[in-house]
Amino acid sequence: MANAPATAIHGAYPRHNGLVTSASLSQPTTGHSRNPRADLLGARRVVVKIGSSSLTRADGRLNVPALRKLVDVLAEVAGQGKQVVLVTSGSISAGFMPLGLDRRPTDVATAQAAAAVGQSALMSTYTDAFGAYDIPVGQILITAADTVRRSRYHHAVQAFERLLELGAVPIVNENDALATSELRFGDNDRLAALVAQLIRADALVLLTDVDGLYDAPPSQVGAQRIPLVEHMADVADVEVTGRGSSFGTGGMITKLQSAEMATQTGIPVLLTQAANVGRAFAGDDVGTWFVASANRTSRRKVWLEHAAAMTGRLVVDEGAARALRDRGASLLAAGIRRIEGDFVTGDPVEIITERGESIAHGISAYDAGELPQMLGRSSDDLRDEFGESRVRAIVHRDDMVLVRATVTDVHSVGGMQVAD
Ligand SMILES: Nc1ncnc2c1ncn2[C@@H]1O[C@H](COP(=O)(O)OP(=O)(O)O)[C@@H](O)[C@H]1O
Ligand SMILES: N[C@@H](CCC(=O)OP(=O)(O)O)C(=O)O
Repeated sequence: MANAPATAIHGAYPRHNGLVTSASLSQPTTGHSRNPRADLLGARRVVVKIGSSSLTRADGRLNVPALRKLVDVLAEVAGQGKQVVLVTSGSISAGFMPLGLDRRPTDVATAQAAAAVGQSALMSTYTDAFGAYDIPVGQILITAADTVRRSRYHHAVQAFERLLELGAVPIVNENDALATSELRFGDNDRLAALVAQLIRADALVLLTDVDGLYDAPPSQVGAQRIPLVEHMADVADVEVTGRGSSFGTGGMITKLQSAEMATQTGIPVLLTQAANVGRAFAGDDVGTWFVASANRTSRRKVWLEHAAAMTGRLVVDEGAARALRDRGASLLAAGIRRIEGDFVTGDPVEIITERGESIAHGISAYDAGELPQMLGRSSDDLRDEFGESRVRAIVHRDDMVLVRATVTDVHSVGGMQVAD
């Protein structure tokens, strides 16, 4: 497939906005008295994501030598006492040849079949490669649906924690054989950020086919690597594409989304070329280092903002929209015009205006079935008719995150991509 056209998120990248490119600075020291990459040396728990572009040969098949090279480095990193979680692509690449297909499938059903066959082949290759170092691996396949309810999210945390305690390397991919309809992650970049948050990683390493974020798509003459990003807003104007190699999904856009999700919760991100993984773990000046944000958002709020697929919608009037946005209020029944979807207490819901504008994501304190009789009514009215149990807010402020225009808000629907 041809590369997607460049998507300027907010226009062209200004070269003199305080950011430093590799050509103007050989050592990444802006605002720091030390090399921030040294944080990776001290990290105890690391999530490493390797993308399709680095694991796929020109003919579309799995690049086994590249996989083995990665494992050699990760085994050494694990041997130094770090806990490593690997998020890997490659299920379809590994699956189409064994099925007798001569090229990667493009239709959904055959891609599902290739993913089912390929995922086990992929795992067997990783099991062998890590096995040479006596390191056990455990497969964790995640679907977007697993991130909808907090209870499933916590269940996933438990699986990771136990695998790590037992000295295994958890190997994660999206459950491609089943996650081909409705909402799905699509790319593994945001999945990796979610996993990093889930297990409270100390760092996230995104491995791809270019050595970091460039100030323009690297195919453009003169594009320069940006070694250090202190605030995501600094790269709001960098021109990025939605797809780089013919096999990658998401391109730089989803990598920036991933970096934003992780840094918001205090996890620094290194984005570099797969070939540089050894140097990255040695603290060398490779790739782009995204500094963890000092103003941390709670994991719960980041989950709500980016990762949770919304189960329903609450359509609110203009007064309620202003109260949420300008006064930081909780959402009361009085401001809700109608509800859409079938959800239960604790499900994530989107709050939108009647014009369809997205205001916030939040956790509903009620089942969808309880709401119709409450809509548009004041708290006093609700108390008189139903008692105290129906006076609490529909979505409490602490369970809500406003939808912001972010550096990475393109191409996402409720934090997820909709399957083609
Ligand atoms: N500003 C940019 N800086 C760096 N890479 C970019 C930029 N814009 C687009 N890209 C492209 O993003 C691609 C990486 O994304 P992708 O192909 O999805 O990789 P992966 O399979 O590793 O996830 C690179 O090959 C590169 O061409
Ligand atoms: N889950 C898919 C990979 C999705 C994908 O291509 O993601 P990415 O590596 O971020 O470009 C697979 O195993 O083929």
